[in-house]
Amino acid sequence: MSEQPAVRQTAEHRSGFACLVGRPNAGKSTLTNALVGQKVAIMSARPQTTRHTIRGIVHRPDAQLVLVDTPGLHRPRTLLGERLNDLVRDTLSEVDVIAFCLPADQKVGPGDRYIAAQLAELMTGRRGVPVVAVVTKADLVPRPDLVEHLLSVEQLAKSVDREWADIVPVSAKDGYQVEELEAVLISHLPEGPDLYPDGELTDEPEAVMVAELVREAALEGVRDELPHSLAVVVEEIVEREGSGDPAKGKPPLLDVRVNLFVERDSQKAIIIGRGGSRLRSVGTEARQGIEKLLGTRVYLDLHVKVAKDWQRDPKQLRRLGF
Ligand SMILES: Nc1nc2c(ncn2[C@@H]2O[C@H](COP(=O)(O)OP(=O)(O)OP(=O)(O)O)[C@@H](O)[C@H]2O)c(=O)[nH]1
Repeated sequence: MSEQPAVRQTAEHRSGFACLVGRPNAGKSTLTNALVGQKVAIMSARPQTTRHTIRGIVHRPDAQLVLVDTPGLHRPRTLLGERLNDLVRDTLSEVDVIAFCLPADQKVGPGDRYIAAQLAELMTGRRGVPVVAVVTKADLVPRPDLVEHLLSVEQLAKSVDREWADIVPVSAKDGYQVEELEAVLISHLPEGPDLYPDGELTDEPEAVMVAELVREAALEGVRDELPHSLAVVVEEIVEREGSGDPAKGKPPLLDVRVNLFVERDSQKAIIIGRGGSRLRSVGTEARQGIEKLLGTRVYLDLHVKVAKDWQRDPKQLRRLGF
């Protein structure tokens, strides 16, 4: 008698890109981290701190989901705002599925309608991109309110003559439905092999992540106008000669030089603080994050510079990497 053949995995392997959009503070970064399971995007209670497109990768035996976290799609007010929106739109037209994040604790508002109208264009056409409505922060509202909210989110699609591919309520905070969302997003990916090697969580250059860590530390507890006026540029990351000793398991020391650009002298004073005290604590906090990220000892050298009106000056924007 011949042996029963082993049950073969017939499910196809899927891979592709998903992009999280939503108004500032909708919970995109937190959700990215919950899906990926490691801190990659930089979290902040402040709006519009995610300047760069940061990807996290969800690895599963049957799929690879590459998450693109974007800055909030918002009405442009400055040249920088316009650039960000262009960047967002370019990214969006290339992904396989879009997750539109709408916080459960806030009514569907003009900001959401603006984004819905933008997405409506992407949802049709040659390669219409499916949009999954994700109701974030579900832990913040009682169940009946959540149901009500889901209905208004459904209505939002109708108002732009479209339908969401799915509607999924989640809480990144307590993990509610995060796996379900993962499965839904994966169901919209095409069949294909892994796009990145296993174990790789982000393909962002280290410098960008270092800059984000410094930015996050520098913005902590400071006034509201500063987030838009602060650009962080990593000048160099170099290993200090003879600093490590692999034989003794002593990791090398990295010299990390970073410039913080603000628009006005008054902002420079805020960042630096009395007698440099604030900058020192920014440095300490950022260094700890960078050491964790790079897995070695770091000497962090921060410089604060004024670049007048950099947000409105195309030349400065280019120099600062936008
Ligand atoms: N209670 C609760 N709070 C959340 C949840 N997800 C995010 N938050 C909070 O909401 C705030 C905004 O979250 P972020 O992930 O930074 O939002 P974002 O959409 O990436 O924001 P921008 O980068 O400004 O566009 C933070 O204070 C988070 O702690 C959640 O599931 N539950």
